[in-house]
Amino acid sequence: MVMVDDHIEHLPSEVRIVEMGPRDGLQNEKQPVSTEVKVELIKRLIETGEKHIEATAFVSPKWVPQMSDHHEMMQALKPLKEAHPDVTFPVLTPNIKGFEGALAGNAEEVAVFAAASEGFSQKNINCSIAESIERFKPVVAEAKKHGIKVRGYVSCVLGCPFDGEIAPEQVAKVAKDLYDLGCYEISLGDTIGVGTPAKAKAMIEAVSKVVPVDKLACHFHDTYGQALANLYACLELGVTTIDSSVAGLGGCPYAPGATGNVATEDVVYMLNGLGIKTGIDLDKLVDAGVYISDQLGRKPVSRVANAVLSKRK
Ligand SMILES: CC(C)(COP(=O)([O-])OP(=O)([O-])OC[C@H]1O[C@@H](n2cnc3c(N)ncnc32)[C@H](O)[C@@H]1OP(=O)([O-])[O-])[C@@H](O)C(=O)NCCC(=O)NCCSC(=O)C[C@@](C)(O)CC(=O)[O-]
Repeated sequence: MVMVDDHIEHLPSEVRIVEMGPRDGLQNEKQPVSTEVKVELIKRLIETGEKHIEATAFVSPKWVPQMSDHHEMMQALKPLKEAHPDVTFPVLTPNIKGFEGALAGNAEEVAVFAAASEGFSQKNINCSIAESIERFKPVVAEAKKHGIKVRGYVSCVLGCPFDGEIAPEQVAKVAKDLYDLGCYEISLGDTIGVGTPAKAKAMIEAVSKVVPVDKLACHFHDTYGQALANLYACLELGVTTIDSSVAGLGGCPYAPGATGNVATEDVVYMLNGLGIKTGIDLDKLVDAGVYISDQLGRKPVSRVANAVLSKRK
């Protein structure tokens, strides 16, 4: 059993984890992953104490085949929602068609996703940044009508595979556009995991001038092994929401070379060591990561998970 250590004064006392495994984690898997396996993963994640689990994406099945079972996923989540009313299952909705699917599936939270770079916006959602904001307007308006919360993502906040360096002010502009639109939280994605702590800090400083820092989330991929260091830098600035993926699953189909999100196990271990509460049981989380990794035929991409597993032996 890993204990939570003494809390360090200038850091938050609690962090909200938004689990990306079933969506960001699996969207790029080339081998088919059945709805049954995805739902079993979600059940196991709930058992760890996770409360926010992004479940699927209402995107084009031609663009992202792995998410094409979105309707089946929503059906399968209904009994889980009834059994665990305190757990939310956000889903991605890039346009009104996606929103209509999410609404039919009784989603209580959706997410729109923009980018800080024109190159990534075109490759990922086939439109410019400005066009994407226009597409999101009816999604947010409809969501409001139905009492559905909307989260906003900004991708490529620390670098773009197509456009290179991204100015913090450009990230701030897109984040503000999404916040002004009505997104309750803005998740800032280092989609290709190229950031370093000073860059992450400069980006959060710029964005928090236009969106309150308690409305920001960090969504860092771990391609260059910098995600924990970057997260620590952002915690020092007051960020209290972190997106992560069990077993370090994932990668974006439209971000060449990007690996998975920072592993939830690694984040929880670091936060435990800092005395920051997450409500997540690390041992059960390692087990959930082993479950999905076994299904995919590989080891978890989490240093912490592998350390815990070898200690158990
Ligand atoms: C956005 C679109 C749909 C635009 O795609 P498009 O081709 O420009 O859209 P369209 O309106 O011209 O429609 C073309 C076809 O797609 C269908 N369509 C249209 N909309 C939908 C929908 N919602 N659901 C299902 N089908 C849809 C539509 O019905 C039509 O079907 P057809 O007549 O050819 O049979 C497309 O580009 C797409 O699906 N892209 C996938 C984007 C994606 O899922 N990327 C990965 C997630 S984002 C991410 O991972 C980053 C993040 C969030 O994690 C943060 C980070 O790490 O940075």
